[in-house]
Amino acid sequence: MTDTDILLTLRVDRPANGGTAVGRADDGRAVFVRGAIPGEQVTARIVEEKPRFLTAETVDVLEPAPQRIDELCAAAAHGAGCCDQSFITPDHVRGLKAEVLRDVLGRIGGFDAARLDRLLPGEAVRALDGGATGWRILTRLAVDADGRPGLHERGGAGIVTGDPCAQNDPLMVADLGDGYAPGGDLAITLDDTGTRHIVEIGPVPAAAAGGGRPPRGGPERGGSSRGRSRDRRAAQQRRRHREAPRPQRVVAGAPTAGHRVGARRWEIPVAGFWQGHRAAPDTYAATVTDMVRSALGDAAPGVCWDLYGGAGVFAAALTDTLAAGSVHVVESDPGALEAAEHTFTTDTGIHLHRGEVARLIADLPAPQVVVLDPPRTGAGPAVIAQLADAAPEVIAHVGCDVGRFARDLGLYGRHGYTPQRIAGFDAFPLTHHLEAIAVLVRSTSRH
Ligand SMILES: C[S@@+](CC[C@H](N)C(=O)[O-])C[C@H]1O[C@@H](n2cnc3c(N)ncnc32)[C@H](O)[C@@H]1O
Repeated sequence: MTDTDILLTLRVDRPANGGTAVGRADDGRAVFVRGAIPGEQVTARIVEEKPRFLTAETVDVLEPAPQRIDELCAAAAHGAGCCDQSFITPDHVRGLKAEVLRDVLGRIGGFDAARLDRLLPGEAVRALDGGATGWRILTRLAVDADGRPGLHERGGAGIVTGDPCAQNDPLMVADLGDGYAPGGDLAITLDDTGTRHIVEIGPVPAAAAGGGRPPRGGPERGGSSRGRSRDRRAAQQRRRHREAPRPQRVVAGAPTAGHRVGARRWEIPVAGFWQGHRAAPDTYAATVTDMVRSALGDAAPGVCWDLYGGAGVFAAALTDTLAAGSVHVVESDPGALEAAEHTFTTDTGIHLHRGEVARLIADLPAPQVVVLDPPRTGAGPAVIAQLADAAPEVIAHVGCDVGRFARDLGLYGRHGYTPQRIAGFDAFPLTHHLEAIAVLVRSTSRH
């Protein structure tokens, strides 16, 4: 970051991936402006300057858009990095996400406009049940130097305390108090009965921390070899930080929380992975099974894979809704698999495999259907090449980073897989994030 005092006055005219609005500088370079709504004229401070583009932060709104509102999130209004779109009406944010999804699928995925009209019929990004606020039932708070829980500051290393984030179900964060271990985290979940569970996770041991909290955010784009080696060091530090063993203490409730999807129930570690939006697991499970059914016809699928399967939500849906012959779940997190083992004790058709997807799938029986729900980094070229070698008839791909999702869809195309349908979900209201699901079928043509 260069962080300058230089101000620009410009009109922004379209949304970009990452929650910014794009305008043009006098020299023709694109300017990605945070805190602005397409259509507005703003004064913005340049934060970063690159040969081909600039990033900037709105400091004054000269002509506000009709969709500009008082911030819905008090924490974001005080500098927290949680709700970067809380100054825009939630319906309009959803419309902007739909534009971004189409744009990114076109630019990165390589799909033309006519194709996108067919793949994304109707509303490209749909709302989940519930409103734009209070939808989150699972969160992670950071603990500041005075032992108070709060949210990471937007673009900085500080922690914003005292103001609630509007995403949270208020029950989750009421009366948390203080006195927690500085530098640690609080994992908080509401279970399916509305009971709150809180687990304190101690700070990262000094040896793994490498001097405090890890650098936030991803690597910079492009840059010098010095910049790249700094990015590599930062990435290594983030990995060490993430993987370091940390002490846990139950503050309220239990170390696991019950979550229900359809007729199944899981006991998930409070500090483990579960979808943040209370309506997300049911919505995604129903979408994936609908998509697979429409691609396969009414025949029950034979062998299925549920990759990056967590506790096996999709394995359960494939079994219960589509009567799949067998499902192989691959997941690296032992806590998620322990939860899966309990839920699937009597399911002889569901097989659990602990480890890395890239390492394990070569030894699984050939699949007819693959469902995969990778982390934000997406599946990437190596795993997609392995999947194509396994030659399933149908692939259902779930992605929470729209850029990586589009890249992965483009990669499938090179291996002879064609998307039949894509659905976007506004699973993170008040933010620029969205979830997308695509179903692809094997074909010989390329897009
Ligand atoms: C986005 S979550 C999806 C979980 C699950 N499908 C669900 O909806 O609950 C991604 C999961 O992938 C797991 N994971 C991440 N990298 C992995 C890898 N290389 N191999 C296997 N599992 C991985 C994580 O532990 C996490 O549970």
